[in-house]
Amino acid sequence: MRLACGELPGWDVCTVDNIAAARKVLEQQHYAVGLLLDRKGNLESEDIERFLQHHHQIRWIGVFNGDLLHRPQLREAIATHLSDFHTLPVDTVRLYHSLGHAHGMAMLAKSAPPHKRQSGSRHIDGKSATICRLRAHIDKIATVDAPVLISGESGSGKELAAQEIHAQSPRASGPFIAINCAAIPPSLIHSELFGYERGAFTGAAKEKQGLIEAASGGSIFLDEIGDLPLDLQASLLRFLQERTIYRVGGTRMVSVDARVITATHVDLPKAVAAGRFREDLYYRLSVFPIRVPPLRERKEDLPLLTEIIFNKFADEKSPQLKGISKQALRAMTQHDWPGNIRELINRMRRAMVLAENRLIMPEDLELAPQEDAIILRDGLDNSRGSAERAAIWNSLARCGNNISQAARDLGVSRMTLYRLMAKHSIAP
Ligand SMILES: Nc1ncnc2c1ncn2[C@@H]1O[C@H](COP(=O)(O)OP(=O)(O)OP(=O)(O)O)[C@@H](O)[C@H]1O
Repeated sequence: MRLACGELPGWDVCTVDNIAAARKVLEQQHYAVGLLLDRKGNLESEDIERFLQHHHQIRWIGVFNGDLLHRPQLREAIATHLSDFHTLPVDTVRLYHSLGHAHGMAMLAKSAPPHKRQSGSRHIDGKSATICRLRAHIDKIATVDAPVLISGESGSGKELAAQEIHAQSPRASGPFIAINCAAIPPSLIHSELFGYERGAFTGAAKEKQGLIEAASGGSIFLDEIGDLPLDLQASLLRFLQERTIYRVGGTRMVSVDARVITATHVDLPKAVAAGRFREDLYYRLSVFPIRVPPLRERKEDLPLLTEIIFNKFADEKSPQLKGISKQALRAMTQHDWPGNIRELINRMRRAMVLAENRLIMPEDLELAPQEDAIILRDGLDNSRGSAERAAIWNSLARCGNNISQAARDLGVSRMTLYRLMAKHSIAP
């Protein structure tokens, strides 16, 4: 592939000889339009297709040897990846016209280059006032070495907020250890958190450091803290007060220097009132309480988050897919996002693989808001089917594809859920 740059006055042109060099250049610099001079019809090769798919934001124009255009694979690759093509010998007037058109379209589609996370920049993306406030709050509390209690709905970004607090804190070079208290069986949680001494129980052939100890010098993030059994709440309280722990089966005090960040999606004051959570521990943990807002309270972030997700998973998308339609964005704004950003990521990833048009449509996201229209168009039987399918899909998205949780959520057995998923061709 080669482009004669001297022949394009008025353009800022970078010329490369091969795909590897093009990859390097595009890592550093954004170009709106790309010109491929491909005499041998290499476009149909997998490597070049992968390259074009990865750099789908660029408007590509190809120049080929006309004798090769009968090849079906080449024709398909041109139709999928290129905005326009020319045959040799090139008609320069037409080529200028075509480049100008591609450039104009690129400018219309995007006034700024694709969002790229700069190193050292925020984990928590969003421009809404609530997210800006959250980030400002995090900046302040990150520097203070006191416990933080993060509340927020499932999938809203509590762990991300915890990572951000750690990353902005003086402990950033130390470990960040995250544990989901609800995911560890009660019989194991004590030894997981606090470690054990040799011989503490059958099978404890060697002493083992617990996760709290492993977080020394850094931060420990205890997710779903409301699920911590009461006896462990007492041990955690002791650690917060004295900065020391006892391993299971041990009599030796071990000093640990770890900042404790906790998160909950349940109302902890209510759990305190119900006697399920120690009041003294609650006050110790919530020196700095912060709340991560649910996605429905910051819908103005949807276009930015969608763009970030689109770019992040661009390698998985169907080749002809170029972006997201206005209708899909509108449907997203009408949706309540009970599964928050995790649901948004799941819906987008799925749509990016399955979409058949150039733009993602509401139905690719399984977000068709016009339920009345479905009934009129499809009749009652099909409408029931659509509603069933939507309920399953919503529940799976909400539960992060956890089948047992989704089955509970829908009030059916796991087997029934599997059967319904097969009926509606929903992949587990
Ligand atoms: N503001 C954001 N910008 C970009 N990605 C985000 C944002 N918030 C959350 N995410 C992404 O959404 C997903 C869910 O976030 P996270 O695990 O932090 O949520 P959570 O509230 O801790 O969920 P759970 O309560 O289920 O543990 C992750 O993949 C995370 O990277």
